[in-house]
Amino acid sequence: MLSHSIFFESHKSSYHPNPTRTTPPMPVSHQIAVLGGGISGLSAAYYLSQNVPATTKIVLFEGSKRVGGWIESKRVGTCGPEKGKPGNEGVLFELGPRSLRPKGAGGVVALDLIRNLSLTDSLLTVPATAPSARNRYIYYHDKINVLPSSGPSLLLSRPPIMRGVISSAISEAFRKPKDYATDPDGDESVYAFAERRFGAHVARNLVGSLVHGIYAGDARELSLRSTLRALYDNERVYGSVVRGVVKGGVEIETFREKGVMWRSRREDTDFFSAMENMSVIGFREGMEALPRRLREVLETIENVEVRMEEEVTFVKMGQEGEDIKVETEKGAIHASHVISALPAPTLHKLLSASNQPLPHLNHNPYVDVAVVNLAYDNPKLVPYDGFGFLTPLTTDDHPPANKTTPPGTLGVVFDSNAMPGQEPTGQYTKLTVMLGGHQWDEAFDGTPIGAVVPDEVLWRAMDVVKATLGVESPPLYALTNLHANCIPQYRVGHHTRLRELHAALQSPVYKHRLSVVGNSYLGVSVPDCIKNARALVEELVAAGGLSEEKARCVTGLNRVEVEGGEEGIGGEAGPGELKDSVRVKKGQLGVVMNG
Ligand SMILES: C=Cc1c2[nH]c(c1C)Cc1[nH]c(c(CCC(=O)O)c1C)Cc1[nH]c(c(C)c1CCC(=O)O)Cc1[nH]c(c(C)c1C=C)C2
Repeated sequence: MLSHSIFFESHKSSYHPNPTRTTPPMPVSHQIAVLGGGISGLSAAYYLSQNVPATTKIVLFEGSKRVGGWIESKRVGTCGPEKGKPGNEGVLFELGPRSLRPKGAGGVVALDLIRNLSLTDSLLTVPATAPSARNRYIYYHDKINVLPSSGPSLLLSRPPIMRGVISSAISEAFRKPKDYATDPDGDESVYAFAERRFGAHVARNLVGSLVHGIYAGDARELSLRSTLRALYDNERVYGSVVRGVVKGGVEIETFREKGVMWRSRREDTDFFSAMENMSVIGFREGMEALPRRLREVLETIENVEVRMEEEVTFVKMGQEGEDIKVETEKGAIHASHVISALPAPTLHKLLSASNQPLPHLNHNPYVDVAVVNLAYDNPKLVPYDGFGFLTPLTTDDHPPANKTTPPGTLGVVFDSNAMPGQEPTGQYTKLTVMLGGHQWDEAFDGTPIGAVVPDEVLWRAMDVVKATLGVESPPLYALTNLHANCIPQYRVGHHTRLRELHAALQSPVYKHRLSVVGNSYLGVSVPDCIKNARALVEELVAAGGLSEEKARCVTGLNRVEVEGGEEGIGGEAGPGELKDSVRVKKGQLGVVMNG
């Protein structure tokens, strides 16, 4: 039986609100508007609620009935005869992001938030040593190719996709680096970089696949500097990616982030140490547990108002020193500061409507992705223990890597392997087929997303699992979702455009009154979104950005002032810049932070 019917169990809160926040209402001195109830907007509102006085009111506007944006988790069907009862909850499907990487500053900030929201009990963890974390697959030459997970496995087994890769890596270590002195921005496409350093095979098949898994995008279109930053940094600092990796790589954390990480770890050393050994983490009730809990918590806080189903229709900046008018179809408020966590093109529309446009908000395209979740009642349907497979990039100048995959196949996630524990009885194989992205037209013969028939997408997904995994049996449950404009594609030159946007946000019209956050700017992952929301709020508070005495203009993009360029790596802050925004080289801070 194929089922599109959905059983949904809402999460029961065990969060106990901070009693100091539920005391009698305070007179309102300022009003801050947060636009958008995705993970960035919710996090920004949450960090504001923890950092501003109770006399500052925080109003979050969300246009839809639910929060979380495209983080969405749904249970379908029932796992047993007693629907909805413990042990009978049904199969959990993730429609968007399905896990978090607990690494780096973003990972630590996300974990810290999870702790503060009392969500640790519902965490699921996958150790870095688990086969599902170590085994990465690429579908190449019509076969699953297992990528080597260690030096010895590289020597012992060489799948077709790895042929020639060792010699490419050796040559890369001796290849002359690009002259960043004559090209200070130094950006190029991910593909151009990979081809220049490692050759076309690596660029198309390894790097092209990786870009499918993160951006559902085309490596030829995406900015190296803004997407795969570590590669860019290694060439710049060490002259080679391989030499950089051997030497431990360039750390990308800023002083501020180092400090945040250190303080969080100090709060609960055991928890953070345990999490450092994890490859990914998720939630028993799915990723949506996080935005749902954020909303629950925000709704208990006296000076926070979460306005659901209230889409912002107009934002009008006043004269210098005046409040901003935020209009919805239900009314208007005046705010002393607005944090936009909306997609950049949506903010562009709002500001253009009031004739106050900002540059570049509309520059990057967003891809559409079809996500098909499938559950089979055979728990051992797929003979692989890994997180799933990705497909290489197809280019016109080369025959496709695969002949049998339906066009537009980006990859398949083996969910029941990658994140076990979401069904108490665990008798299912869960797969998610991802189609479209930058190959939408190939996948659906040029039919725009609004006109594509979900049932046809489901048949296409079933063709994919048949062709690649030999799965012919029909799924017990299936859920098809067509996500329009879901992942922004940071085009080459993104960083330079962000600098210009940052400068424009400091012009008199916007200065101190509008900041931006969200996946349109400084990273698309969930931890990046949380980290950037926290940094924005902390910088606003530290700079007095929310009071009359403002020391520094905080736009949400301040990181671009010091990132990159010679000054960005191990350098000093420029005049007027916060010292703790400077990026550091690995090792430099060890004494300060470990002491
Ligand atoms: C639903 C489609 C998505 C695709 N990419 C993303 C989504 C939500 C966003 C995304 N995916 C990953 C990252 C990097 C996270 C990080 O390193 O911090 C981002 C921002 C990685 C990733 N991709 C897939 C999984 C299961 C993961 C996380 C686990 C891991 O890295 O080991 C699967 C996957 N995502 C997409 C495709 C086409 C795909 C295919 C198998 C697009």
